[in-house]
Amino acid sequence: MATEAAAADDAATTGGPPEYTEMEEQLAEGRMKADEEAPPPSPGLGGSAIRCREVCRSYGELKVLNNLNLTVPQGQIYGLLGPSGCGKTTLLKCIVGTLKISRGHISVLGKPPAFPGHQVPGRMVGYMPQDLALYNEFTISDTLTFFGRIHGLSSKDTQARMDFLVDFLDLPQKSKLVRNLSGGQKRRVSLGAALLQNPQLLILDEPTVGVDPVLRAKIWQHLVEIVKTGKVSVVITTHYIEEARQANV
Ligand SMILES: Nc1ncnc2c1ncn2[C@@H]1O[C@H](COP(=O)(O)OP(=O)(O)OP(=O)(O)O)[C@@H](O)[C@H]1O
Repeated sequence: MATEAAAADDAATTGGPPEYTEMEEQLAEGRMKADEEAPPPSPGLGGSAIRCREVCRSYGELKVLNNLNLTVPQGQIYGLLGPSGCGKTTLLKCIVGTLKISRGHISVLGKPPAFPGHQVPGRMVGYMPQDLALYNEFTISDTLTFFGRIHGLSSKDTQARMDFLVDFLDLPQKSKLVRNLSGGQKRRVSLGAALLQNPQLLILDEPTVGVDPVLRAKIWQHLVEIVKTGKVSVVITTHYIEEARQANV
């Protein structure tokens, strides 16, 4: 089954606190298709973080993205909402550049994803996939060190971020192997890896699954704080949308 999505962007920011921009998705005739564009990016916020135009993506005969148009203004949190199977993860993979689109155009932080020399995927984007990509043989410390090296962070910076994230995400001892972590702990390590290099764009596919309500509230608060700078944009899928709204996400 696939679904059709309708974008109902309501972000008309004027440079104040970040607003929640919502993509409401509606079931329709077997494909995902976004309708209206977001309003033009606010002056002073540096334009769009993501622009998708007439984007199509199929798996064989199954059309998942059908002429999707989407604009994520810089410095905001953009929520992708929709029923299971409507194409949210497919869209996020296309934005990050790990999945090719069949037709259309995507621009992420000014260039198409996977453009030579563009750090998308790479340092500019922190991606927390729904299916976690962690090495069971690594400890938490190895994992964050690994991602730090990939993104060219110094050992000192990696260590400082690691200490902050272990505390912030309430992770167990850094020396613990990933294979011995609970599902929720693994998801928090994956979120830590996405946040590690302070990327300009965060793409989070269900970041709070398996996270208790207190920590979820902390994560919402953290996302609100980092977008307040105007330099970081977040795209998120979540089933906790009401809770996120209450946290001013
Ligand atoms: N690699 C694949 N090959 C074939 N079909 C796929 C593949 N990946 C996803 N699909 C199909 O594409 C559709 C969209 O899947 P996708 O994972 O993007 O949905 P989603 O909205 O993220 O769902 P959920 O909320 O359950 O995570 C589904 O019908 C799914 O079965």
